[in-house]
Amino acid sequence: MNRLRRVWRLSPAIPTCPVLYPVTTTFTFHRQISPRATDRKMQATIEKYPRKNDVYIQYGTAGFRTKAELLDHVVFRMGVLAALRSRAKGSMAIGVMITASHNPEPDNGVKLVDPHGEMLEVAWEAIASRLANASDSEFQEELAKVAIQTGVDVNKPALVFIGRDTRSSSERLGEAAIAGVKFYQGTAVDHGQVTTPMLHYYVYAHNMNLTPDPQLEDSYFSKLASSFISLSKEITTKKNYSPFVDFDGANGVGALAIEKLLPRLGNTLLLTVHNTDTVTPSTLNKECGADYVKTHVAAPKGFEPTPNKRIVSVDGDADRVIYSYVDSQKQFHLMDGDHIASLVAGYLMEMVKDSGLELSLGLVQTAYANGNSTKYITETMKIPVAFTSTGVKHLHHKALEYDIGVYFEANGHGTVVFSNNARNLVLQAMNDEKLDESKRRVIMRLKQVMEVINSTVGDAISDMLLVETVLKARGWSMEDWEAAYQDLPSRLMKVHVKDRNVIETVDADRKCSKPDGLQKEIDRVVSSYSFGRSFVRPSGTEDVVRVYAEAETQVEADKLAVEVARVVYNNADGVGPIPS
Ligand SMILES: CC(=O)N[C@H]1[C@@H](OP(=O)(O)O)O[C@H](CO)[C@@H](O)[C@@H]1O
Ligand SMILES: [Mg+2]
Repeated sequence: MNRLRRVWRLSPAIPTCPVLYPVTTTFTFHRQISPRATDRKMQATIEKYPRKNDVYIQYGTAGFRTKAELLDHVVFRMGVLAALRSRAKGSMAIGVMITASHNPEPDNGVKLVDPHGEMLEVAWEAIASRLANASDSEFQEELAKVAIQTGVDVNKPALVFIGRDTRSSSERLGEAAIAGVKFYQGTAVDHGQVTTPMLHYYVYAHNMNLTPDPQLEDSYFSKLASSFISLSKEITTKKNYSPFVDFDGANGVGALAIEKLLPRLGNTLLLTVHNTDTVTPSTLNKECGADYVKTHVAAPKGFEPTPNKRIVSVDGDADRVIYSYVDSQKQFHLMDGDHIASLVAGYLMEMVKDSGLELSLGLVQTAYANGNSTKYITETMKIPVAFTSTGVKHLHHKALEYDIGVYFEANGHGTVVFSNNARNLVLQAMNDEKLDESKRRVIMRLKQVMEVINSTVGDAISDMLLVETVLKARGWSMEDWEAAYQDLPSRLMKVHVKDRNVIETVDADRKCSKPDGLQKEIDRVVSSYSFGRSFVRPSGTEDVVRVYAEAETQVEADKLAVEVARVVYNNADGVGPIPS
């Protein structure tokens, strides 16, 4: 018993929390012979969120995502992990966001936000998966192992910010996350219904001491609105630009956020807000929102588009944005993430040149970027493009290699990051009295642009303000913007297979390394198409294999996609109907 007492004393701040203890023989012995009341109580809490089935769940492209009813234990455990991570990061705030983004309403998900508002460090994704998949009886032991492995100081306080989207299951799951934080003796702050990028910003702003916690929401909207208004004031030549925009809120949390921003924008941007039903579950992302518009290449439902008027669609957690319009002939036009990336990068490049600052600028894309966008950006705009695997965490990481790194996925998820060097040079130049007036004005503008951008993560609302700034500065209508380059026809398909993980990719998802022979087959099919390009990869958010194809005409792109989908179906144990 003496030895036991010594073990308990190791953690005076958390005396009733045996899971933090090293798993020693003493501890095991103690548990077997005389389970303490507290130990039993903790086990009972874990069992309030029982692991529902034996299906392995993985921290994927955007955290855990599946049917909401399978997630209670996962979210509870992520609350625990977030508290542990906070301790591992010197008690800085960690975020837990409950959302399944653009997925259908019955789905939900959870992702963690790191102290500077960035995505969870990749090495911790495996830890998250380990904890999520431990059986109820093994969970405490697994957690103790993680605590030892990551060397957390159990005496430190832990702080976790919780945010959620408008899904009907999100409130319940938010409570599970709070219970998890409390289980690990942390402090949980419930931020209620917020967009994913708002939560990222809150975590960052708290940890950087930018603003007192009660003013986080106000600070987020004020920063966006005031920098946008300052930028707008400077722009005098508006030519074809019109401030009238239709906003499609996807019937999700983005609709709530835009209502808070609108009064602060005054007459600078005249938004009409549509698809704002956040209480009828079936409406979320239904025939509206950024994902619907991009994948169906169609205008959102829910309102009658006005000819040639810009439509801005956000997704279910407002971290993606897609522009579109319907012309006077009722023809639909899509301006996706690739168009946004080229618009933004071109504007920033011009400012860098005009400012005379020595700053490197690059753009990051994934294999889903339209081939003609890459061609335009590298050949016409002369901006370097780097490729990474799918998922913004990869793009974000790569973008940090530049002083100004612009990254966007074709689906509209992206932002711009600035290096410390870039921020310092801008600040220095602003204070340089010898600098000529025209350069000073450009640099002041660059500083405001940095303010309007939410660099922590893709943010639909901040990205919209950035696009509006550039369109206004250029004096462009949608047609002017569209004239930059024309997309190659493309097609995205899903193939259902027995186990999507039999497919492995290399070269930023552009080639398959497994199963053997699959890539050779794809190459053979692609070689007979003019301007043909196709690749396949397992989705990180759905149980499907995605097939992407591009070709000279839409008919050819569709045909190529179906052919490649069949190759996947045959080589990777396809299930259900043969792709057609
Ligand atoms: C083709 C496509 O759009 N894939 C999306 C989708 O990932 P998948 O791993 O393809 O399911 O969701 C991710 C999270 O939102 C996003 O980062 C990614 O771009
Ligand atoms: Mg999203």
